[in-house]
Amino acid sequence: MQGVWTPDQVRGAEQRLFARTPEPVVMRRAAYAVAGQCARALSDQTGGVAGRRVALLVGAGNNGGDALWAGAFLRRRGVGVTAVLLVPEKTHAAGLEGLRRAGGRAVPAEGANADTSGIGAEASDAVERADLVIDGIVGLSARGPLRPTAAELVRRVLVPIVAVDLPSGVDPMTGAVEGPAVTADLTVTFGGLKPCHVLGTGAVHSGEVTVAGIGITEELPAPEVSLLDAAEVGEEWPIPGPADDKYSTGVVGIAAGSATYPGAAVLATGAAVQATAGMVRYAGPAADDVRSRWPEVVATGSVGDAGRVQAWAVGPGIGLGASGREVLRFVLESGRPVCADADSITILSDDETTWDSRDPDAPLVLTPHAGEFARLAGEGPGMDRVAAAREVAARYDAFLLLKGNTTVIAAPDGRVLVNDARQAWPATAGSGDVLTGLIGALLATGIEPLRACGYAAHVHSLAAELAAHGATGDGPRSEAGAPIGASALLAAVPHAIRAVRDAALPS
Ligand SMILES: NC(=O)C1=CN([C@@H]2O[C@H](COP(=O)(O)OP(=O)(O)OC[C@H]3O[C@@H](n4cnc5c(N)ncnc54)[C@H](O)[C@@H]3O)[C@@H](O)[C@H]2O)[C@@H](O)CC1
Ligand SMILES: [K+]
Repeated sequence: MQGVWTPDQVRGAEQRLFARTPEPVVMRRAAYAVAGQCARALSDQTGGVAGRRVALLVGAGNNGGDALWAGAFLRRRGVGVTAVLLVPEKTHAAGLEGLRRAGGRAVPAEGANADTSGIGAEASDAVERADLVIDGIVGLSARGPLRPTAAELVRRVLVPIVAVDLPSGVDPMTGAVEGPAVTADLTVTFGGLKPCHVLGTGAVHSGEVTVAGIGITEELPAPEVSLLDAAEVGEEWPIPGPADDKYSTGVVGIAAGSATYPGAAVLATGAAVQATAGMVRYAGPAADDVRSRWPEVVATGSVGDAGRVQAWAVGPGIGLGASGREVLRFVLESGRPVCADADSITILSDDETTWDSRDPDAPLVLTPHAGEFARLAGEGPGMDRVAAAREVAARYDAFLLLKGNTTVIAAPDGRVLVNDARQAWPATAGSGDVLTGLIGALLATGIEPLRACGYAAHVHSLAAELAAHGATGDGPRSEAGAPIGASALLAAVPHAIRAVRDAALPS
């Protein structure tokens, strides 16, 4: 897992670092790392470094200072560097001096011979003739979208952009993008990842992210959030050992589906069948459909007849009527870990008394999408999805998995895991039913609920990606991909598990 640190945590770490290393030294380390990545990008893209042109977009703070020093380093490697100053009177003085000493030039963004957008001719020329642009507009102190002049300059860039620390216009804490923002090909950040690099649209705007240590990493406290990675999921994914049997690898009960919605039962049960070697019991009105699709499942008509299980997954397609409510109460009273999804979240939202059935010692996982979250919490998750998930997890003493392009999973004790899918292939009907089955199966193995949710979310998004790109069948693989249904996602689950397990093999 990779740590993710808030801007405040990073600022605190910087202050501790400055106590032993002067700030200008730290800034030049940061800039040197940026220059190195830019040289690599120039070389990849144009076949060389010397003689190429780089434009720096320079804002009012230290982020602009980093860009100016990076420009100075590139200038020494024979690159033609022009800094476009967005707020000339507030430009980082030492950085500007460093660039000029190295032979770089600086022009105001709103200079002479301005066009109708107010952009000066020299600034316009610098951006349009560059082979690469460095975004030093704003960094950790960013608030809100790009201002109009910066937005207009960014709009004119047709070459790769390397963002210093984070893509400007993206909220550092939440990854929200509420107006014009830089879309970087590469982001060079310092010390460790920040929320904007892994959350929602911010992750997309960040492009490839590389972390330069520059001495800050050692000063960082425990991360506020952790990002799942394939190798860890693969290492921890439960597989049967020599002493295992069908009971010891976990028995999961699936309470899903109805006569009207048998598909939810088939999808959730199928996910559980494929997730682990453990046994799967199904209880509900879709028992015949489940049996005919998954003969290995022990299916009964009601939760009361299901027999012993180590965890329950409940909700998809059970309906909001009396029978659905009874099923949910039975499962919550069972004393087993429960993953409650879909209709069960709606029931819990509209009927306070359902909570009374809950065994307070058994872990509860809730897996809402934004609409279900709003029902449960009284308002939508808003821009700060980490804070929203954390608050509701604590309020209900539950593990809360907030669905979305970036899945955020919060434990009641405040720990947060993020799965950055970076693509929207799982956004299809029935996909949530598959996730519920995966979580239930992992809970039944005894894996801690926060991790069970994280591992399930990771395999789920990877399965969608593999299916969308045709990476699971005999046909040709596609770079671009095509939309998939939940059945294709479900069929790709074993491929995704194999892929994460392979990622965990020693290289
Ligand atoms: N503190 C340090 O010494 C270090 C900081 N580093 C760099 O310094 C950056 C942080 O620098 P600062 O705290 O000076 O601030 P920034 O450079 O992030 O922002 C400067 C100023 O821009 C303005 N601003 C905010 N949002 C804006 C927007 N949307 N459009 C235009 N202007 C906006 C604000 O007045 C803000 O104070 C980091 O992101 C990193 O790049 C690195 O050099 C490493 C060491
Ligand atoms: K930036």
